[in-house]
Amino acid sequence: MNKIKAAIVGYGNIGRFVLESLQEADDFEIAGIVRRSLGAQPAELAPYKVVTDIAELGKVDVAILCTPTREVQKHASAMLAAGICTVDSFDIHSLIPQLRRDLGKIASQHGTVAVISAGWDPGSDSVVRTLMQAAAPKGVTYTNFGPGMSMGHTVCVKSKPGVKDALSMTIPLGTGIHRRMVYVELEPGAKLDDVAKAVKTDPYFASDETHVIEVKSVDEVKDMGHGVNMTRKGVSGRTQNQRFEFSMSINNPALTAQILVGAARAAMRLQPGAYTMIEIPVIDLLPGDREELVAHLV
Ligand SMILES: NC(=O)C1=CN([C@@H]2O[C@H](COP(=O)(O)OP(=O)(O)OC[C@H]3O[C@@H](n4cnc5c(N)ncnc54)[C@H](OP(=O)(O)O)[C@@H]3O)[C@@H](O)[C@H]2O)C=CC1
Ligand SMILES: N[C@@H](CCCC(=O)C(=O)O)C(=O)O
Repeated sequence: MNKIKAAIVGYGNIGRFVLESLQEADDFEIAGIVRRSLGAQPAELAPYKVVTDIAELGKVDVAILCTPTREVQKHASAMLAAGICTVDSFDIHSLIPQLRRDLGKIASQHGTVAVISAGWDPGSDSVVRTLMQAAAPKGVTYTNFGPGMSMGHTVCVKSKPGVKDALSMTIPLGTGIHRRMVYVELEPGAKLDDVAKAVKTDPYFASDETHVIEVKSVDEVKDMGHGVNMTRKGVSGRTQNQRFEFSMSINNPALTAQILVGAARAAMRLQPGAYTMIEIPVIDLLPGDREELVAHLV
């Protein structure tokens, strides 16, 4: 069986865990890692090609994008047009439909596949929300995150001028409402007020209660654990008070990476176009023989 040749694009938190997930997946081969700049590399990358342009890696079936969400469209557009399928964990929920349309056009033109927004939320949680809605079409679903570290919000804060390092904690207040506790380590001369204003007006934070607090060392307060509790109370047919609940407590980048690798596998089986996770048959996330999976899991 030919292995799937995967490239990792961006080697931060998610990139590191994608490397481990790929190393554990027998049906994948690591084509290499694409980084913004080359220099001293971490020891675990020694066996692999590290490049600044994916074209230097030769044939790549799928690029797993582990860059900040706001960099995803640029990389995905170029790679899809160059004949490489892409998988990303784009997590600005309100912009997902537009990203799907934009990448879908490019992917269809070039015979490639983009699986977008494929972490855990958006991602696997989206699949659970869909199942819950199928089970009780009328009703209300609440998604309550944390407490835990949001990578997307943290990356957003790190991109603000004057921020040396950051941690954005998501605190659940119930009924899908969250407080953001943002811890920042500032560059010399930076003013907390300016940073707080830039954070609070960013669309990632603008709708939530947000507190920005200066700390001496972000490393001393950082913990990449996270989790979710999702509930739906609704109506199946004409029968009311159907209640569903899904909870998990996780290492955020490890789970995101694992789902991205499953989505990369699924990308190999899809017709050209752009897909979110709720549009993919869940069996395609798994390696192995379809008949055996059906016998085991159904
Ligand atoms: N859907 C979901 O469930 C989830 C989605 N995410 C998404 O994953 C994204 C990445 O998170 P995380 O790995 O923690 O981020 P990191 O900041 O740790 O890593 C991002 C990496 O991307 C590369 N990069 C490319 N362009 C830039 C840029 N302009 N600024 C900074 N880095 C850049 C860098 O790698 P290099 O130096 O190698 O070039 C960097 O290390 C988040 O933005 C978040 O939205 C995360 C968790 C869950
Ligand atoms: N996209 C999130 C994962 C879901 C949790 C979340 O959205 C939050 O904590 O606000 C992340 O980047 O960590």
